[in-house]
Amino acid sequence: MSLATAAIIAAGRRMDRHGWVPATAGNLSVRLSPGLIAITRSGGHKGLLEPEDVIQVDLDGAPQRQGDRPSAETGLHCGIYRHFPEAGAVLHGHSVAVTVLSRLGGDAIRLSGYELLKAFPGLPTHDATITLPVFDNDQDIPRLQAAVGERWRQAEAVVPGYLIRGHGIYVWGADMPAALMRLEALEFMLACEMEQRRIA
Ligand SMILES: CSC[C@@H](O)[C@@H](O)C(=O)COP(=O)(O)O
Ligand SMILES: [Zn+2]
Repeated sequence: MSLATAAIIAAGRRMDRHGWVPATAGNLSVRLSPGLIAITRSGGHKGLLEPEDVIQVDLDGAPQRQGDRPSAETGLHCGIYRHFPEAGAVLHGHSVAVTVLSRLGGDAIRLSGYELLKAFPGLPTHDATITLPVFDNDQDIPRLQAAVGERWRQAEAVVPGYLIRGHGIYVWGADMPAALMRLEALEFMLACEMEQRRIA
């Protein structure tokens, strides 16, 4: 088994332990070379991945082996890898906090004052704010990716993550450990935001 496949299987298990990939939700990928990624096959439980559940596609989402069916959301992974040459791993999950908070409305969620903000590039202090974009869900993945790309073009500073309303979160990093760290930091802060609204 390749290192990339092993990293994807281990990350899927870790996301499952947190309850972030219910049913067949979620998809995971790693960049193998500038134009090639390893990504999870569509369907199946991401906490129970086997080596054959990780396949290869190019940055147009085309499988390298005939008959392979990559994630239905491969286009969103490719969009991240195309726009950010430094991105080496992408994670997508469907946690309760992401799903609930993204359904409250608005096109962004702001996170301020958390120590865990330091998990993000260029933030050496809790005394900061990050703005996580929220996009309306869309089963048309090219159209959804176009909306994401448009927001990236308009943004002054792009946070390595975004939410899709009532659906889930996308996070990326230079490699799988970095992507996992950011996902865990974001999920923690979003869970705090939800808890705070509950008791307010
Ligand atoms: C349980 S349905 C979830 C899917 O529609 C999708 O959002 C998802 O995250 C997983 O799709 P997949 O094609 O397995 O990568
Ligand atoms: Zn999804």
